[in-house]
Amino acid sequence: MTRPRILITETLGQEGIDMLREVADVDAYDLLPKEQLPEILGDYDAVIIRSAHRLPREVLMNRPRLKVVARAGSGVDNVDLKACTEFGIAVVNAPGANAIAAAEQAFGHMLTILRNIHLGDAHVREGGWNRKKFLGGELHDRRLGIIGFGKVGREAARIAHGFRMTVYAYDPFVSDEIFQAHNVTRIDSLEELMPVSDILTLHTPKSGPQIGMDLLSRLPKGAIVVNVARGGMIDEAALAELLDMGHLLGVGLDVFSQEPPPKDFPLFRHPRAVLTPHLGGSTQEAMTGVAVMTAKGVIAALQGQTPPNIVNVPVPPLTPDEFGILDEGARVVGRIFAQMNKTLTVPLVLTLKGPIAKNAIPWLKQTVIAAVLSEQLDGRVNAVNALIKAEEQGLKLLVEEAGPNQAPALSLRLEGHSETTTEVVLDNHVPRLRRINGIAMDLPWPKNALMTVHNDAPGVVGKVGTLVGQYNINIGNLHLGRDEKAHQALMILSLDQTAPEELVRDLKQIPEIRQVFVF
Ligand SMILES: NC(=O)c1ccc[n+]([C@@H]2O[C@H](COP(=O)([O-])OP(=O)(O)OC[C@H]3O[C@@H](n4cnc5c(N)ncnc54)[C@H](O)[C@@H]3O)[C@@H](O)[C@H]2O)c1
Ligand SMILES: O=C(O)CC[C@@H](O)C(=O)O
Repeated sequence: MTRPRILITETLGQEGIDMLREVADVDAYDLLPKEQLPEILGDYDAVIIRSAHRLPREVLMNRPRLKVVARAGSGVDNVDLKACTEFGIAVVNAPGANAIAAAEQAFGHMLTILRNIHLGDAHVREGGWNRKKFLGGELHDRRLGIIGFGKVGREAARIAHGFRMTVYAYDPFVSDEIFQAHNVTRIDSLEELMPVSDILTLHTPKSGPQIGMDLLSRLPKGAIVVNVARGGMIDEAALAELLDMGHLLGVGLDVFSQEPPPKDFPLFRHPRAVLTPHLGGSTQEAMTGVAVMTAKGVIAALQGQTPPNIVNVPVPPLTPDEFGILDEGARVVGRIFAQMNKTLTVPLVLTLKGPIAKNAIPWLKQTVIAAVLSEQLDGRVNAVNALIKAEEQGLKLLVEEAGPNQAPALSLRLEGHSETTTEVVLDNHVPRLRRINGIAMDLPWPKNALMTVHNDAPGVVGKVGTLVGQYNINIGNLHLGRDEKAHQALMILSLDQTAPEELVRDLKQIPEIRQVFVF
């Protein structure tokens, strides 16, 4: 098998590059010229970007080789997620891996402004020693207003408590329990947050609120505004005006509506604006954490797995063991079912038996649909684009829950046709096939399976075994099941290697054999 090719467009921690090189050929740039990305992207199976590059739809389309887009960082606003989902391209990121770095950067800005560190530094270099001029203030006892109480916002709250600040936050998408657990007062509107924020700090995605003059002028006189999240959310001209008026004490920006900012950027002329070039995630520690998490996600996605840091599949928060067995079970039940039932003209019914987590249902649906459709359609079908492909095909999947007091199992059938039921049990590390097209079975699902559907007559097992032996393939295990009414039997062989096409062709020549499937 050819090794995948991975493109890294901007500096990535060496630990991540080393992991990727174990499984792929990697071209790593410190900074790939922007215009070159569209020219070379089609030659790669995966691309890893940071904040210097953008991946809009027109750059992503018609890239049959591209399977994974990775954002080495938290925000994925520079990637067209909708387009990736449509094209079945997995998007992975590194959530939380640079959250401490970003929160500490915010406090770097706050302290620089409050203690005049940048001004004092310039003053000393010019030979000055005026201590009175740089009288500062303390974080202690100041009120911190946080917008966006996610990973970075919560780190900021932890640090703020260390400085003995009072912390308020606005985030309508986070539960009361989380606010309580962090000892932070929940505020229900931006209008109410502003007057209690001596320091306002932003930690939402780019899609967060727009903060203009109206809101900013509600801040107390002498307030500080810090943004290490994303540019374009705060009106930069309004910040400059409020600094001019003396209403704001200072502004700290790590991110800008245009990066780098243009020459006439309104805050350049302000000594009390502290500006950094998107350095929030730029610490040794964060670079390593981000690189490793990104590399793990890329490798898993290239191998057809669903990594926990995939952005465009609703991965449930399960333990790796719980996730692994459900994922495998969903793929097995979907693939076997699709092989046995070629026409899916009525809705499919997925029955969840036993204690299967409710929050896993959306992801399970997508995984089962992908497994079913990938047996039936050409081209890329996976959990990323499963819902889009299902809609295109008119395929409906209904989900029913059969109650928690049974062994965990996934069962798939055509609505109204119980004879089409395929069922796998999930009570161990390997899914166990319990039923296939209504026929009872009991076998741990093997890695290389060969299945025959044949006339229920003497001698067929021997003929199949002999033929497999002639191809010098070892049979690890053999399971039989029968449907006496239909005079039909099923045989599943566990092989030491995937059955080659020639073997399948020869098996189909045996008169009693009706169908042959390779998994
Ligand atoms: N400067 C840097 O280098 C740097 C480094 C890391 C993260 N970031 C950025 O920081 C931001 C936060 O990152 P994170 O990892 O904490 O993300 P996160 O997803 O963990 O948290 C974002 C929070 O914002 C909240 N939110 C979304 N829309 C909102 C709205 N309209 N009003 C209020 N809250 C809203 C969400 O509910 C969520 O809790 C992102 O924009 C990320 O890209 C920047
Ligand atoms: O260091 C970077 O590339 C910036 C990271 C930051 O913007 C993020 O979203 O995590």
